[in-house]
Amino acid sequence: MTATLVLCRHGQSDWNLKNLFTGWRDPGLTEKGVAEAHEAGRRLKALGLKADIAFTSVLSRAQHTTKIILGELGQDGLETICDQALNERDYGDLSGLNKDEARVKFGEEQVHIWRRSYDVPPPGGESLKDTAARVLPYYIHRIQPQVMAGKTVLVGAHGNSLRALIMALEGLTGEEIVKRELDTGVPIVYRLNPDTTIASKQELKG
Ligand SMILES: O=C(O)[C@H](O)COP(=O)(O)O
Repeated sequence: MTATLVLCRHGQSDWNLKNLFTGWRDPGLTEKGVAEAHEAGRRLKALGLKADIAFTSVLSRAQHTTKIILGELGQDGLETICDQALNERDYGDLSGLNKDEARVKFGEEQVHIWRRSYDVPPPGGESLKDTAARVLPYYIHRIQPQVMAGKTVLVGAHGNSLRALIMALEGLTGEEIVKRELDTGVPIVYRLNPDTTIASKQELKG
């Protein structure tokens, strides 16, 4: 059995479309987001991939995406563990604000720092470093043991919770990971060596 870890950011959400800071708020997927999730599932199916277990956050956009992917794999009802540890970075007081309006109100540079610095949290929210501090222990204790047991593990989560995970997996610095943008509904398939290092990485983009 090959240790396989599939990471997928949820499909486009209603608030992605409206350009609102989302964080722990819970909008659903748009039609496009639903279509992206189906496409993600079809691409994984085309690889001949079957999941043994899935993990997702407690937010509906990630759960819905994961469910759609499993449906495309012919695996409706597969054991799926939902945990708050995989939630999007909490955007605090910015949650619900329009990203362009926030730039006008707080300045382009400040908003960029809140969105793409590693350790500066937005007011009342989490930095990427704070997000990593909850995502990584969950990965190490709950997800990685499943992968290293030779299973194929699907993780349906969020732009920033997945960034935190990718940073650790790929051994990136805080500076490197904040430059990495994750598209909605694009699965990344990692095959891992027995020592947990990456044997191969494949991004299933159109
Ligand atoms: O929570 C959000 O608003 C998005 O999912 C991610 O936002 P970002 O692109 O500002 O990191």
